[in-house]
Amino acid sequence: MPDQIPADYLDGLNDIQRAAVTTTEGPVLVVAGPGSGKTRVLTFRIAHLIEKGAAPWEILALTFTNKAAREMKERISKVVGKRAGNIWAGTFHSLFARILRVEAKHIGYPSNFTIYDTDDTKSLIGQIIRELSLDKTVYQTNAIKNRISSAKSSLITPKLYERNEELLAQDKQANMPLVYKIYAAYVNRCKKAGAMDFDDLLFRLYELLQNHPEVAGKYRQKFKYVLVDEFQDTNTLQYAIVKKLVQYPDSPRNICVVGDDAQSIYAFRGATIQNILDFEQDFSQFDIQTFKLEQNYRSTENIVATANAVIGHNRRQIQKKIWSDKGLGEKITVLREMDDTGEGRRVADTILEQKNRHHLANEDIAILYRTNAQSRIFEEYLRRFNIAYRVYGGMSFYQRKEVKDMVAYLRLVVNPNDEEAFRRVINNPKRGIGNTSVGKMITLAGQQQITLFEASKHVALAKRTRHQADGFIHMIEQARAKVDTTDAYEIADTIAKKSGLLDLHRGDTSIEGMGRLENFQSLLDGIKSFVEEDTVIDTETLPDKTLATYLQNIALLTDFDTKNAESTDVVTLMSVHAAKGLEYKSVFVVGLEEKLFPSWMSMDTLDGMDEERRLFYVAITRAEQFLTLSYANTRYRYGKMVMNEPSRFLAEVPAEAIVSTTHSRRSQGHEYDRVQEQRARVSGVTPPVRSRGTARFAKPKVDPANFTPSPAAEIVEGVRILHLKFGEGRVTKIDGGAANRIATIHFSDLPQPEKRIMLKFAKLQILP
Ligand SMILES: Nc1ncnc2c1ncn2[C@@H]1O[C@H](COP(=O)(O)OP(=O)(O)OP(=O)(O)O)[C@@H](O)[C@H]1O
Ligand SMILES: [Mg+2]
Repeated sequence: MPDQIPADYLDGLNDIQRAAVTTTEGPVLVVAGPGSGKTRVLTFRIAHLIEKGAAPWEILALTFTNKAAREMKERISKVVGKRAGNIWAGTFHSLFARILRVEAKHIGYPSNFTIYDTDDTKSLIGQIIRELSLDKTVYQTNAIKNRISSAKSSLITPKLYERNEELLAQDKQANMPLVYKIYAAYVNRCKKAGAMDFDDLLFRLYELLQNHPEVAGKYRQKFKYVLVDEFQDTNTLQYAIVKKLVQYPDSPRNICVVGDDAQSIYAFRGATIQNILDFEQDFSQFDIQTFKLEQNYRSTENIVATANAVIGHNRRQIQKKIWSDKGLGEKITVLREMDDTGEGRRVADTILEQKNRHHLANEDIAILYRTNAQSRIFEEYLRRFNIAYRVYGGMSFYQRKEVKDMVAYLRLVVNPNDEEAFRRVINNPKRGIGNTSVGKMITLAGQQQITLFEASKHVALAKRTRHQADGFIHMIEQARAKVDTTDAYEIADTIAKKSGLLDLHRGDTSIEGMGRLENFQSLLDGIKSFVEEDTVIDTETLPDKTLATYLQNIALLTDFDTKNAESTDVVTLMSVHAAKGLEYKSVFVVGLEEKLFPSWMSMDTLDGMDEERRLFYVAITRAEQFLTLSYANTRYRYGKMVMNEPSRFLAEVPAEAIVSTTHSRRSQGHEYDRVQEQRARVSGVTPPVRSRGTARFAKPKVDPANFTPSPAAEIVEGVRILHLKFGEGRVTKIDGGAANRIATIHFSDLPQPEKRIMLKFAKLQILP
């Protein structure tokens, strides 16, 4: 009998959890650390409410993701059966959209209103800017979009905006005095089109509840129980709506919110920890009951101790104790690698090792990074090692639009007959070669049995379009002329600039736009690594650094996607933001370097640093048994090798909780260190002073920025050289043809001292 409720379900709770679950009437606040069972309390509470006779549709449960809501319902259904399906559980946006569809007529919208995504919004704003004949270099779409968005989040209507001296002054200051006009037109047009953007879903609901007491009353009576998970990440407007929904006298005020101020990670979207403090205040006269959960059921003591130590570095927080009785468990492993490629390889290596040694399934493992663009290198190595994975909450790297666009250009350079690639890029970025012109090309190509690319050269076009097409053709052909003689990076770099793609991405300063720029750059950096890496020759065949080979490599990698699409036993890759609330037996937090994690964008303010630390705290508290932290000493950023300091967060991990910083066997970090120290003594090059905080985590002794490679032609038999990775060596032999000179170099400090290195690609500095 699936609908039967097991009598003993409350046994799965400790005393405080049980009290929080069974205190069903009146406001309840649970503030507690990670893994303490906050989400479990909400889930059991809903089951308990239904058990006590509440109807599922009387329960409104607001979660941060739809996935979280689905999982909650699944668990509840184990207790109460299929009635769980009727609970109102979901995200703020999805549930509010549902209410708005029913009540649309009250606010002059059709019930089948469309929801505009970011691109729709931007395109409409662009349109309005044109119609108002404003200078689009001054009135930038993104800036306007942000202004409109924050106005809505602060409940400022176009009418209020027009009268708001402060906002008007700000706009004047920014040389955009007419923002209020654009805002008014935008709201008008959305309404005419029967469309709401994401902000409207909150804004309009608030308006509805505010201006239509009878509607508000209806929902207050309907939702007898309101629950909010991850309350620390709600913004002011979301909280305002929640308050409206539980307003007396219509509502019985049975509201339960759970959260952890130390895990608040959405300040950049307007979330404020203040909401937790306000909640306590706002409901104080209604007999609010506060529960503190202290036992962590998720993680081992080592992990909990680490988390406590890390968050202790933040300035203010609600005091919480948190402990675990799961035993000390494994110590935390820190992986240090020479470069990002090494990091990718090492993490994949360690995953294999953990799977073998601890019998972990893929689905027990997650790799967490600060920015989505970091997924590339891990995806590559997981594929090579044949470990199934999925990028959670996003597309896998090579499926992302900005990556595909650039790859299409490169495909076209290598193969001008590639029609898919041609069609994808001919007017992307927009260069005034619209559908009509492309249509003409397709017709001509069909008539004359030639490729689209050929057709584009001969087709009759208006003068301006012809000029644009010629520029495009010239760019591709110029690059094509070099494919066999130039390395892949040089061509890609040129195309990135000449095509206008780089400028396009740079010009978009929205949060999504910055993510796209990072992906775009990561692709270029990957090509750079492809060209620069493995100049050491292990076999007789020469490494091929051409664009054609590069494209072939990634095409083979992409093929892996379809193979793994069905499996659920996959390693999860995701950003730390997306990992909120989740848990895995083994967690890898990667890219722990200054400017990356903490992000360079947050480093200049104390608030920003605190938020980065909370993010790190969220990341490490996802781990149940194994926690691995990794960083690379160098990585390509914008096509240049940069040296990275280990993240300050590493130094905040208690030394006694760490296994020891380990180097990859392959990266030969030890040898490198010794060689560099020796060299510093000999030549007077001072190794950079280790900063106090991160002293336990070694950095390379030579800043790549100070390393000046000598021209390949000067590398001859007998010279002493310095190699960034292998250290000091002596050239013992030169062979190979004039175009492919290969040096045999003896690095006395390496276990296998003899290396054969291609001079065309290698970077070597001649020593005096
Ligand atoms: N009393 C309990 N007995 C057994 N397991 C429990 C108990 N309480 C919680 N757990 C388990 O501990 C883990 C963490 O619980 P939960 O996810 O609810 O914590 P949380 O406080 O919501 O964490 P976060 O802050 O990360 O969202 C889950 O696997 C949960 O099932
Ligand atoms: Mg939770």
